Formats: sequence, C-alpha cells, structure tokens
Amino acid sequence: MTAVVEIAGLRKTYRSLRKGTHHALDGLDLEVRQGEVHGFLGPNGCGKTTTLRALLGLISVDGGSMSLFGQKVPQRLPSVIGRVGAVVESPQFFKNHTGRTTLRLLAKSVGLPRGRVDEALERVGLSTVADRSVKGYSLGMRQRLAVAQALLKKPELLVLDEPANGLDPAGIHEMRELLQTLAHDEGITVVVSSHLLSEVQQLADTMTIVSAGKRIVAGPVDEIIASHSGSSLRVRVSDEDRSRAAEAIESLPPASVSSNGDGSLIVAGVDDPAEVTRALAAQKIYLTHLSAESKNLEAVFLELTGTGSDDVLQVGETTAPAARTAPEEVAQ
Ligand SMILES: Nc1ncnc2c1ncn2[C@@H]1O[C@H](COP(=O)(O)OP(=O)(O)OP(=O)(O)O)[C@@H](O)[C@H]1O
Repeated sequence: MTAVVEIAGLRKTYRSLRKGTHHALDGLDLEVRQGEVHGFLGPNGCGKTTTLRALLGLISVDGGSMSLFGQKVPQRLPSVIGRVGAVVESPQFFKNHTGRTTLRLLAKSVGLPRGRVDEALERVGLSTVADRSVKGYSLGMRQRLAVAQALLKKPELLVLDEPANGLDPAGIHEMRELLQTLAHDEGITVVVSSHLLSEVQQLADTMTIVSAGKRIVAGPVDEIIASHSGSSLRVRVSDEDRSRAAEAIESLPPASVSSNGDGSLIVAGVDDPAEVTRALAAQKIYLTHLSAESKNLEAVFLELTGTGSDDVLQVGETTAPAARTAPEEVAQ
C-alpha cells in the first residue's frame, strides 16, 4: 500500500530566554499507509501537535523530511493540501450560526459547491440538528461539526489532533464509529493524535508511539501489544502455604515468582497453568485462585516510553491536558 504520510528525522527546536533550548522534535519518523486509521500516541508534550502542524505547513522545522501523497512538504504542499482535511487547532465557531450556516459560509469562502454541506452534515450524523444554533451543541456535536468542516473538500486524508479531548464516553464512542466508518467504508486515511491509550487501542489499525520527540515503536496495534506483552499467572493460596508454594513453582524452570501487594503470587515464565496446579498438588498445596494476567496497551506504553503515571493520563480518562504556557516561538 502507498504511504500517504512519510516523515523522517524531523527536528524542531524551540528557544526561549526563560526556558532555554528545547528539542520538541528530535529526529521523529512517521509513516501512514493508505486507508488505515493511524494512532499517533504519546504523553503530553511529546511533540504530536508540533508534528501535525509542521506537516500542514503551519510551522517551520529545523531538519528532516516530510511528504504527503509522495509530494515533498512544505515545498509541494499547495499541490496536495486540497486532498487533506484537518482539525489541529481547537475549532472555533460563531455560536449564533446554525451548523448548516457555518458550513455554508465555509464552503462559499473556498468556492466549494453548496451541496457538499448537506453531504458533510449527513456523514457526521448532524443532519437532524443542522438548523439549530451551534451554541446549543454539545462538545461532541461541535467536534463532529469540525470534522464535517474538514470533510467539505472530500479529503483523502483526515488529520485530527486529539479529537476525543473533553468528550464524554458516549461522545468518544460516536467519534470512534465515525472515524472508523470514514476509513474502512470510504477509504479515507485517518491520522489521529491522542494521549488516550484506550482510545488508540480501540480505534486505530496501526500506531506510532512517540516519546520526547522521537518514535519509540510503530506498526499494527495488535502486533505491538502482542510483541510487548508477556503474560503471567496470578496464583493465590492460603497464607501459611505461600512460601512453600513459591518454592514449588520456582522448581519449574524457567518460572520466576514475585509477591503482589494483595498476597497473590505473580508467576512469569510458565505457559501452561496446569504445570502450576500439578507442582502445587504434589506438595499438597491447594489453590484459592488462578488467573492469567495480560498487559494492556497502557502497560506497554509505560514500558516503551518510560513515562511515569504523572506524565500520562490513565486509560479512559478524558480530561484535557493541563494548559501550558508556551514561550514564544523563536524564528530559526
Ligand atoms: N510555540 C512554542 N514555543 C515553545 N515551546 C513549544 C511551543 N509549542 C510547543 N512547545 C513545546 O514543544 C513540546 C511539544 O509540544 P506539542 O504541543 O507538540 O506536544 P503534544 O505531544 O501535542 O502534547 P499535548 O498533548 O500536551 O498537546 C512541548 O514541550 C511544548 O511545551
């Protein structure tokens, strides 16, 4: 499949008197293939927005190369930008206008036929509320209106920066369904940045995990999780049997046993739980609990990026990242 987005070795340095030199992008690579939903995942401040803004020609970079549909960016951006729909800044709307008027004005300003408006409203599921003023829209409806705005020009690539930010679970679900439909039914390539681990896990086909301006890993979401997740077993026995149980399990090479805060034994290196039950039964130790533990994307993400729980929101959390006081960009 053709690469729709190709970024190699991207560098962006910010300098300010107060904070000194900061490498927002430190040789970042990103590749997105046609027709996939690609999750661009990383903790707050790792460089996602900077990358997307650079790709869309909104900021300059200091090094590296970028292309869209095989055309060098920013040099050839004018020849391909018509194929890209993007929402990278928080969408601002005139609140007294209806959804339909908002899109009509936009379509008119860029010379698009009026018929596109109804089509776009239909695709994002806003047709029935199109004649209500935007001030009565929920955040999820506004996000969908922003996507409709990006869809007006019938893009082949849709770039969305944190589209789930601030949405409630129902809004996140709707956004996910919309983006998957656009990608899988209509063949639009979708790039979504996110710090919401569960969201990428549920939404994307492929992903790039970024930390401190660098790509840490990229590939199909399932493969990344599978290749980084080691399964383990959680075993519980009575308190008096616990140390004998640990010894019995450790006699099964290459098993290793560690204690968990709740009194369970966590066993790694044993694929077949029956081996554990056999080893314990041979010592006349009987289980009160046995279960398989598997790592989710959050555990993989924390392991790969080396980020602590202070740096990254937890699975399912939908709060917007804390506001940042960004020093002024200094021309390079
Ligand atoms: N205009 C600017 N001037 C100085 N530093 C900036 C500027 N814009 C971004 N940065 C810094 O560059 C780094 C990357 O920021 P960026 O917004 O790309 O991160 P992000 O991954 O999108 O995070 P978030 O999800 O919090 O927006 C951060 O440390 C940020 O403080």
